[in-house]
Amino acid sequence: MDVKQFDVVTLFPPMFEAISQFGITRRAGEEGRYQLHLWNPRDFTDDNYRTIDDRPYGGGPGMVMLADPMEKAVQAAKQRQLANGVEKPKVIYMSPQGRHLTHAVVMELVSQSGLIFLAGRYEGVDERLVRRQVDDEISIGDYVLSGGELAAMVVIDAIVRQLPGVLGDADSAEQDSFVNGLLDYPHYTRPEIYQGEPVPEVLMSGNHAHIKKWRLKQALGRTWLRRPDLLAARQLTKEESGLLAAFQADHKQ
Ligand SMILES: NC(=O)c1ccc(NCc2cccc(O)c2)nc1
Repeated sequence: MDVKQFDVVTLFPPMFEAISQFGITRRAGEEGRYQLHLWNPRDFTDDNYRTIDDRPYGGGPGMVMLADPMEKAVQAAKQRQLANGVEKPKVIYMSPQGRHLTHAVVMELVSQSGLIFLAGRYEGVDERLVRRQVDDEISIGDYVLSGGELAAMVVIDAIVRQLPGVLGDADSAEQDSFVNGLLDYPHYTRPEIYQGEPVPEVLMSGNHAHIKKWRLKQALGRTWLRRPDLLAARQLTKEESGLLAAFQADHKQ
């Protein structure tokens, strides 16, 4: 199994403890499924003040990140990836101007052996750095964050979960929403009656065929109610069409 190589250019390396120190992404890192290396552009400055940003040409609010320290950090990341066997490291810039992150985009990135993420702060980075170094620009949604770090962590987390064997029970990756193009079904655990509300009977029946059917019906129904756009994009089997019709009939009453 090859080791995924992730590098991030960021002014705040400690933020990435959110994925390297907790849960599934921590364990996957400890098991050597991926390596995460952080590069701070401040370490690539050559002035005493370690300057990494400046005012925008053309005026306007905020600051822009200087191209040179970022480029040197990207070069260092590329060197590390090449030294770790990555043929062609792909540079991804996290920004609201990028293409939307979807499950399909995640799966595209899963197939890459090495990714270098640029996490911008302020108003972003000098466009010449983007043109010279960026292969792909990705957005996690139509909103502005204080920096690209959280966006980069979202992408890395989504990729790591899809690495074979990372999720203990392989099925749970399969049943994740969006893998089968539908939203997830509702989940229940102890107690059997919570605040007077019971768990749906079918889930207590032990009849695995019925349970599977009920879960598919719920997934179809939820997708119909909450994300009709996903449903429109998905071919339904005869069985699925029947289950959805039954859900819709129940919903009407
Ligand atoms: N939706 C996103 O993926 C996203 C990504 C980054 C970000 N902030 C840093 C930044 C970076 C570049 C330009 C810029 O305007 C702001 N905010 C939201």
